[in-house]
Amino acid sequence: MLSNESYSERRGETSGMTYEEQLSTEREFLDRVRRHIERQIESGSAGIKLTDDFTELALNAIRQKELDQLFKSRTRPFFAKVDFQEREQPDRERAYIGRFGLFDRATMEPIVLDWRSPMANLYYEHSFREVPVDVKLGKRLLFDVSNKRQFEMDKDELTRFYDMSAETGTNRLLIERLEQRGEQKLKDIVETIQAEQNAVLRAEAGQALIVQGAAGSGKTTIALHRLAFLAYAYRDRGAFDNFLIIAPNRLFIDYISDVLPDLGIEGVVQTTWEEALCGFIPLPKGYKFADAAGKTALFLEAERGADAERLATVKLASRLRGSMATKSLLDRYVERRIESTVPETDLALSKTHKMTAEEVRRKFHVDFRHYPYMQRRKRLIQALTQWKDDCAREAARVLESRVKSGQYAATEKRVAEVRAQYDRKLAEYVETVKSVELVSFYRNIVTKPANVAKWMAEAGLAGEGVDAERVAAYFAERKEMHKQELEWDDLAPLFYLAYRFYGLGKTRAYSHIIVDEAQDFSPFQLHALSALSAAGSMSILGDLAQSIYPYRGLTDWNVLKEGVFPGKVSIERLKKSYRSTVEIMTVANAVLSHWDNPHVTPAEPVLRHGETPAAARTSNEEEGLRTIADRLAALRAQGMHNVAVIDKTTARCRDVHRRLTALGVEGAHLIEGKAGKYEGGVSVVPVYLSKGMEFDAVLLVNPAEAAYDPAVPEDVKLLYVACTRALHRLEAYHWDELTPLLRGAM
Ligand SMILES: Nc1ncnc2c1ncn2[C@@H]1O[C@H](COP(=O)(O)OP(=O)(O)OP(=O)(O)O)[C@@H](O)[C@H]1O
Repeated sequence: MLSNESYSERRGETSGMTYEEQLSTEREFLDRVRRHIERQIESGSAGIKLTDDFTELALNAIRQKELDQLFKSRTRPFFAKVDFQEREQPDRERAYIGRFGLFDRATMEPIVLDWRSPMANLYYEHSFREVPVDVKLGKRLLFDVSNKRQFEMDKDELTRFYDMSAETGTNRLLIERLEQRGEQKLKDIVETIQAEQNAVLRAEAGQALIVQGAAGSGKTTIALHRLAFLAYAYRDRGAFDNFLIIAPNRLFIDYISDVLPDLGIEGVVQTTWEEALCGFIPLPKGYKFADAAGKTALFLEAERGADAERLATVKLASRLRGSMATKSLLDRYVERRIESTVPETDLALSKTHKMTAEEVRRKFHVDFRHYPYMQRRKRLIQALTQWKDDCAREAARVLESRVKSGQYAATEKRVAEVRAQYDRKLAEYVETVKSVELVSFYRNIVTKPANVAKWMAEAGLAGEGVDAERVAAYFAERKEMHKQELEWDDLAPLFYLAYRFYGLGKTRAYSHIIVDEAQDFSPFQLHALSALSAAGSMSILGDLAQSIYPYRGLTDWNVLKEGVFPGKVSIERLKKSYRSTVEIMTVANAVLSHWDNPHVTPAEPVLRHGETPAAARTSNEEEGLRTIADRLAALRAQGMHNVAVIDKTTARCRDVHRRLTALGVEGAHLIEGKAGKYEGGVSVVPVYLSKGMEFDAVLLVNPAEAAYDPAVPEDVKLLYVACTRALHRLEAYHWDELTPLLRGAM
């Protein structure tokens, strides 16, 4: 064990020492911490017992978790150190910060602080003076920080450290990390979390936290770190342990899959919106939800001007279902159905055995009101059956007493007759206690033009040039065509109905839900999802500038402020962008400036420079693709391992992929809607599927005006998405005239 004395020694002053002397002192400390870890591992392993005992098994699990953390800490037990002083206190102190906390068990003194602990804020906060720390609930202290030290390691060896003070203020390690970045998948950033990100990830749970973050501002990364933080901060609060991440697709889930295990978080459900909600909806046989990709392709891949009237209807029908007016509409029908469930007639089994409509109503509306509708109905029928059985028994007793007094002869037959009568009467009655079949209930609502007209008015969509009849006919049409296919946009209304009628069944509400790329969801979709969270505890992260679907999504977060989530709502912003070089972000911001939205501000790139993005014109497509093939080889030779060749549509990408392969480009991956694995290397990808991901270099294929029209907001945003995927290089190869969005910008 690390002795008290040896730990205290570390607290001696190092000022006045040379850099080399300080480095060697730090190395000594590292060795000591490692020895401490080895001893902990030894005693921890010995503590794991072979047993059948339930308590021991639970303890084993805890010990195993501790051991896992110790193993993970072994090579790099800490990554930073802060020197600080509490205000008004004489002593200067220092603390090492690592991925997991380490204690001297004898003295209970911390050796290394967990990065999620309150005191680690001293390292993450921007300021060096009067840094407030909520050391424990309700107790806030102020600290001055004199130095923050970051350690660099090469394998097992501590090679360097960088110091930051109020005077120097630089963040060299961050820039270095961003320059090196080029791994296949997303990585954790605990060592270089920035102050604005720190504030977001440490925000309290139990609220809907909305984060508007520029492209590359770390939204996805921070969301995953936030889960690690919440798991730590609320570890003493029972049952705060099940988390859900909603990601746009399987490819994305694969892309982020390394981060949570690295942060020591396990068992998080990571899924898509469809998968999270579908299971709750009892669909009639043969029904299914159509793949959302179909509609996306319809809008993003259709020829310009193709059946404009139809597209306008499809778009309006989607936006309508995403509006909060859907909730009011469905609520009205649900309430009406609940209200009319119990028949107005009395339940009469015989002349003597009768339950009045009022009594049945009381059972349904008062006694069982805490249950979801379908369970309530079931409880009611069970209670009525019980009552019927009691009545039948009583009738039998009366009959038997009459036999004894000589009034009847054949009792058994008579009793059986009465029983059958009571059964029949109850069955007839139960037939009239309404039930619901969700899909037809829903269809019935949305296919009535009068309903749709009211719904559109409430959603503020009445003046958009599409009339209610046409929208109602669009909803009805799928049934007439017997396709039995429901759209992605029907999912939220159907889930909401299922939730209101059936509840969540055995599913426990999630302690916290993360929604990434949330700009693509509508208010009602987010509202429906909040039913899965305990007390509306959610983190909703997105970028309005990347809202690329014309038929869905958000253009202003403020619409989520009221009436959408059950509890408190707060909106935070991440303005700095860490992914791309200054030069790339300058081009991306120039593209975005063509979209007029007061809620979107240009991203501020972190000061990292690189090559100026360039566009090159070739005389034809053949030559253009040959140039791209040559560039891919050259980029690979320069160490750019993950490169995206981005075109607008899947169809174009298929063609480009085939032709690049024919030109000798080996192992290029074609990414299509159903892709579930991100493999790195060269990816030929339609722009809308590249969202959320990043590549060392991005090569744009023929970004001409026909594909990216400055007058179409979605085109502007798509091109913005494409540009902001690049870490180090952005290049365009075109044979048609370059889109005005890029002209002059590159
Ligand atoms: N504090 C940080 N330290 C080091 N790297 C960082 C930091 N913040 C972000 N990054 C890096 O910046 C890149 C972008 O992060 P991320 O993908 O999480 O951003 P995003 O906001 O979700 O982006 P987008 O909306 O464009 O998809 C990642 O490579 C991430 O590792």
